[in-house]
Amino acid sequence: LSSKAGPKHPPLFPGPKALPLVGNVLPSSKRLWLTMAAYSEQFGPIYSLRILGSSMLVLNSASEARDLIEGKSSLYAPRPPPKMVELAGMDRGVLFESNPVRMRKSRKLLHMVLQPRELRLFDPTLVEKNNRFLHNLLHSPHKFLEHIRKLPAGVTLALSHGYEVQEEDDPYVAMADVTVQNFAKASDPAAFLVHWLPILAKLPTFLPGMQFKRLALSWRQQYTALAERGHEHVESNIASGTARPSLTSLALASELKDERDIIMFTATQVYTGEQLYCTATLSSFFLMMMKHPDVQRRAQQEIDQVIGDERLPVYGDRPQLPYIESLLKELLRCCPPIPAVTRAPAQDDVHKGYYIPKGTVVVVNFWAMLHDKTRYDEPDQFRPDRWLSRDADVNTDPFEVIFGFGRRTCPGRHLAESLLFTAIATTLAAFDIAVPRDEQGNLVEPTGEYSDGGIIWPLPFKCDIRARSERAKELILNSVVQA
Ligand code: HEM
Repeated sequence: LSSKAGPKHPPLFPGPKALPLVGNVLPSSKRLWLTMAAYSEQFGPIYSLRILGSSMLVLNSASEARDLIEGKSSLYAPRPPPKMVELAGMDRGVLFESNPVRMRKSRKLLHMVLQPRELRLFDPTLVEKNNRFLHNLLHSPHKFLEHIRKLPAGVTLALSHGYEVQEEDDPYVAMADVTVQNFAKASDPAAFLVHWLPILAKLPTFLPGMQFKRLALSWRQQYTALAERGHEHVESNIASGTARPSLTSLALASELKDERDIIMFTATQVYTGEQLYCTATLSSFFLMMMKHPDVQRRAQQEIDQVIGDERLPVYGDRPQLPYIESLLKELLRCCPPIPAVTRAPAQDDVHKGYYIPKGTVVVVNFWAMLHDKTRYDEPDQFRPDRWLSRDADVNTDPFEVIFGFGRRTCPGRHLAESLLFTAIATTLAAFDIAVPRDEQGNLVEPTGEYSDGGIIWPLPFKCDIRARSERAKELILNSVVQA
């Protein structure tokens, strides 16, 4: 690759022209995944960017991501933490683990509860939390966003710590939610300059503009306290013989029992990182059902025909409910809760004749992949029936894209699919979701706006949610009594 006369290495992938020092000036620092998607029109599905000091490689196509990240999975396993996440110590845990030995141990812990067979242990919890969710919707439909949040919270805390969430004002959930919000802010690339200019972190705290360092310190303390409290809860339950099976209790009984930090922070990230993805997806579901009553009716017809009104749907009905399946696929395609993730090669690499230096931030742009005009007809339209009439391949099927590529794909995929499918099918079986009216009887259309950052969800909106029939109410009330 090198010769005395020529360059030391092949060129970087082409990309937009960069200015000296600042690099590429993007039109906006908001919703970077959209800007990055738009550049593909000119530079193709894989191109380079330089922003301030950071070299980036953008992957806007699932097949390109598969070639690079699955093809060289150990080289592209590292996930660089956003600088603010690192300063706040929230890179402790599996999500940003860079040491291959510790990463393998963390993933082993996750597999103890998240592999399809192991997950069956938590089926009753999932059903019980889902029934409670339906009951809450029936009882206080105007608080639907709160109920949506509680569903994945209850399931993931049972799974990570065997913790039974209290219905109202749970102190541990309150503490965890603070960290969830901190994490969402810390991972928003537009929120902190230090993300792009890491050198700022080295300046003394007393200088103007250094508030982010004090913020990072308090976030670090909150994250550590949360992880320790969860871990101690399980240790004390084990000591008193009352521990329920969970990632933490199983880990403490395994050969990894002495890896306190790995167990503690991996279990915490099951909640903090992942609670948001399911919450965001369920919020989008309610929004989409309001905006697309035709889709809602068709999904309800399918449930009525296949399940009837003797019972509510269960996860095992999934193969018999192809329209609900298509609806979930389209939801993840149209409203991906996580627009992009990053990776960084552990060593210099040459790919398709181009040079990718060690540490380049590789942006895996899911949003671009799932809105690619060359792969989806009218990609901005929410149309579940597109999945009834076509066979999805691995590069277009949202389930095969949105959970990532290579060695670090989402270990929570099976849980996410069963939680989301069950919640969506049962909600549609029991409720009508409509645009609400104000006191004068005018329709209050939702703005449909989304948040910005590393995880995206619809900004708060109102919704009119009513039980479809007396029979639906009865089924919900019975399901909670039986539990
Ligand atoms: C709609 C729901 C979800 C989506 C869209 C989602 C998506 C993702 C994505 C894209 C990644 C990064 C993959 C990559 O770098 O290639 C990831 C990682 C991860 N997910 Fe999920 N996820 C969801 C739900 C869950 C759930 C329910 C859990 C656990 C209970 C979970 C646990 C994790 C963990 C621990 C990682 C880090 C893995 C690692 O870095 O090795 N996820 N997820």
